[in-house]
Amino acid sequence: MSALEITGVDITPVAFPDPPLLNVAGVHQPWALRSIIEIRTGDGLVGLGESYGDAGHLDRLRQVAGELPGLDVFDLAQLRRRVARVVGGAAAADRHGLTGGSSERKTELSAFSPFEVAMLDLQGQAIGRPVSDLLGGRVRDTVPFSAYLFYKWAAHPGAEPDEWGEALDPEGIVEQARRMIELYGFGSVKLKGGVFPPEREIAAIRALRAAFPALPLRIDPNTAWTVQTSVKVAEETDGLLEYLEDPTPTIAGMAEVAKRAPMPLATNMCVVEFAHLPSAIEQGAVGVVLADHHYWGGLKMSAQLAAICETWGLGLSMHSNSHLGISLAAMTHLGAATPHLSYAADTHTPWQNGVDVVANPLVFTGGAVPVPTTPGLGVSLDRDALARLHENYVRCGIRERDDTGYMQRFQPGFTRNDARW
Ligand SMILES: O=C([O-])C(=O)C[C@H](O)[C@@H](O)C(=O)[O-]
Ligand SMILES: [Mg+2]
Repeated sequence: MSALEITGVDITPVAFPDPPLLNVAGVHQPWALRSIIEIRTGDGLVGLGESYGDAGHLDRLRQVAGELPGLDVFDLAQLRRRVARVVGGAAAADRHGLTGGSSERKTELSAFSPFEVAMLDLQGQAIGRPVSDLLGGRVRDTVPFSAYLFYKWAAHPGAEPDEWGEALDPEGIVEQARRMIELYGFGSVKLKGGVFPPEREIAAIRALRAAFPALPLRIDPNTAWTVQTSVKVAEETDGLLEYLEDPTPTIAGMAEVAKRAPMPLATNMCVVEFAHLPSAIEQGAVGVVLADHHYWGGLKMSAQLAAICETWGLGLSMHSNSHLGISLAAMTHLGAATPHLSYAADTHTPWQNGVDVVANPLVFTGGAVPVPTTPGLGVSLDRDALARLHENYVRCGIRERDDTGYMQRFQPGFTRNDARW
């Protein structure tokens, strides 16, 4: 057996506390789910990956895991073939729908991604180089991230208030921004919208601009607005936003808005796989694509996306769902090795409130994460934390992210706000 041959794979579902963050689909459940992937080699190395924790996705990851023993950690081509063989042909939609539609290819690439990351981690450890070197080398020493603000309740119903407090109006949003910037030093700000009528969300943007005159701002209503409303909001926020993210559904809808919007439109909903790029580019639908290695097929394919965006004059930012420190490390290496990262990346890290599965989480300074220079991803598992978070998963009873179903428990009859205004 070669030292770089895979000898075993563990997939551990975990859950960590998630505050009641509001979005177009409803409200975050009290626990966010993730899966932690460990790949072992013959010479005792362990490579790490992190992905979604929804039941169907976990099943697919487990099926892939069973196919990996014997594979060389440098053989990503064979990994692709094995993933396709095992999960190919399934188009699995997320219940929350916040990253656009589903397809067989997106499902396959989502199952490929965490194994690719773990194998890159192993490759880096084997040759003594950081993952950023495997992606072409570091072009920056720190990767900038953006504050990610949410309208939120003070507490999950029936639970104690969390340390972030309520944010349901412009004052609450500005207060949240202040706290997040104080703690992390972020140099740009994204507001998750799609929760209230647009006038109320525009008021929050104006309040943020007044409180932070120099910081770039973005708003992302996750397609809550019609084309007409999107154009109106774009005109009213002229000069206030660095980009407007997914105001309305579909490439065609975004193209209509883009014709009249004074700022670039960004997306992680209408362009979520390579096949969407030609028509989006042809129609001028988007000016910025948010990469997300979790569904674009890992770090190398995300780097390819970046190159395409650069070629076609599109900006590049990075999308984030609730995540832990392995994903933050993966995003940081990708950001470090991507010359064309033109905007600060999204991250949910502040909403983790310090909970993690890694023993040495990457730390934000001045709104950016210094790129690890140690071999591989540069993070290792805290086994006690992994056991605790797995215990959370076992006890919490949540097996799928369902923001709408959870909201309906408190607001019977609630339906998603897609193109509502
Ligand atoms: O940029 C986005 O669309 C997102 O970050 C989607 C996320 O799932 C976010 O809306 C959330 O966690 O509620
Ligand atoms: Mg978005």
